[in-house]
Amino acid sequence: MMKPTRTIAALIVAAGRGSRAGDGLPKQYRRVGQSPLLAHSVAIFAGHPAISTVRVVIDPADQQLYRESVAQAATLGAPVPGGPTRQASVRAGLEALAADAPDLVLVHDAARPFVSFDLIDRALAALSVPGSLAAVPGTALVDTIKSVDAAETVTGTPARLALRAIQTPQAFDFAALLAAHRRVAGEPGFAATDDAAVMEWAGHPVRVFPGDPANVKLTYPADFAAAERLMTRTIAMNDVRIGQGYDVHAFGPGDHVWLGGVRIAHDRGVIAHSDGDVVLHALTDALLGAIADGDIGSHFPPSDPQWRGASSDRFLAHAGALIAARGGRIGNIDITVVCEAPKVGPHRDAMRARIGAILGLEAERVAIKATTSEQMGFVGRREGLAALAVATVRLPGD
Ligand SMILES: Nc1ccn([C@@H]2O[C@H](COP(=O)(O)OP(=O)(O)OP(=O)(O)O)[C@@H](O)[C@H]2O)c(=O)n1
Ligand SMILES: C[C@](O)(CO)[C@H](O)COP(=O)(O)O
Repeated sequence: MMKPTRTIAALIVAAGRGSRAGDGLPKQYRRVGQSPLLAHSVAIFAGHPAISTVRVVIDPADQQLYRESVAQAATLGAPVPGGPTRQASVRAGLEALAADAPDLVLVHDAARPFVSFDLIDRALAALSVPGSLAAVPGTALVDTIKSVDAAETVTGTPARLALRAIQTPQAFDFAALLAAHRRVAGEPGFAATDDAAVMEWAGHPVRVFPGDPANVKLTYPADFAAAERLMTRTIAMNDVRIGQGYDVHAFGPGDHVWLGGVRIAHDRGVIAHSDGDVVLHALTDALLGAIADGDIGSHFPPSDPQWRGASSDRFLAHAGALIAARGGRIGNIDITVVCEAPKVGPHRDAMRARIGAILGLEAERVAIKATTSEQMGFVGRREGLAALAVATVRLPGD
């Protein structure tokens, strides 16, 4: 996994109408597998530890659909109103990011739900080559390509070896891409089908790195049927894993604690490197345990200053994205909070909803229980609090 030395934003464009995808909802809001199309990409980018900001560009008419489709809607920045073309939508997204400009930006089509951590890492690695301002994923072509005229008569056969099919996410130096988009917007008749073309127009070299044949763009109705089959293979999973996690923090000075992503007023705080949310920490470990992928400390080392005071949402979203990246699904979550105070009951439903929102999971799959320690031990002496979590995860079978 790449370490972020520069700030990285992801811009997901989802303002199209999906006219080629046939009747029904705009394609990014149609369900594919267990979630709307857009939710798949948002979960992957939001869970990638190198990415600090995820912004989504939508059609203003789709606000309600967006809120219903994207579990993380409340934690991401407000969706950006898009434009009449993909190019205009990307430009609008870049302008929205400019207020707090990242160093790098990854531009991705919502219509490509099979994007992976590996592909994102490859994009960032390609862009980290000194002097590189643009890097795009490309795959070699297997079919012979012909150019044709209006009557569908062949006019030429370009040499296939030198051609690549270009995908997203496309990675750019943010300032260079924004400047190129601003300049090209004044060029009448220029219509780019991707952002690399805008950089090419501005005279910047664009590097191609290996794309992923699985990272298809859903464009026509048949693409949805094929994607559904792939996701259904994922859902018909028979490899059930169980993970468990435990976390404890000592009370310290303060006036609140974070539990299950909810801020709860209390006469003590907790001593912690991050926000000290024992519920989200125990749950993150349970999810990582279920896929045998280390623990929270190996993914987010306490020695790394970037996680000081970090919201534990990030850790949990990352564990969720790792499961999604393996084609897995969380079955259910069962958490026990052990403390004499604060009282957990009044916050139970808010915690279940918050965890569900971070993981893109129905709240009914999340159980929160609480117990005291009957005044025994460190919890009983009110020196700290603890949480235990169990989670089931289904992975694709052979
Ligand atoms: N005005 C537009 C047009 C497209 N897109 C986004 O750009 C991506 C790639 O575009 P495409 O697959 O062509 O989507 P649509 O424009 O929705 O499809 P169609 O051309 O069939 O209408 C999609 O995620 C789409 O939502 C956008 O944000 N704004
Ligand atoms: C950006 C893109 O996905 C790269 O292959 C593609 O150009 C989008 O084209 P569309 O016509 O907007 O689908």
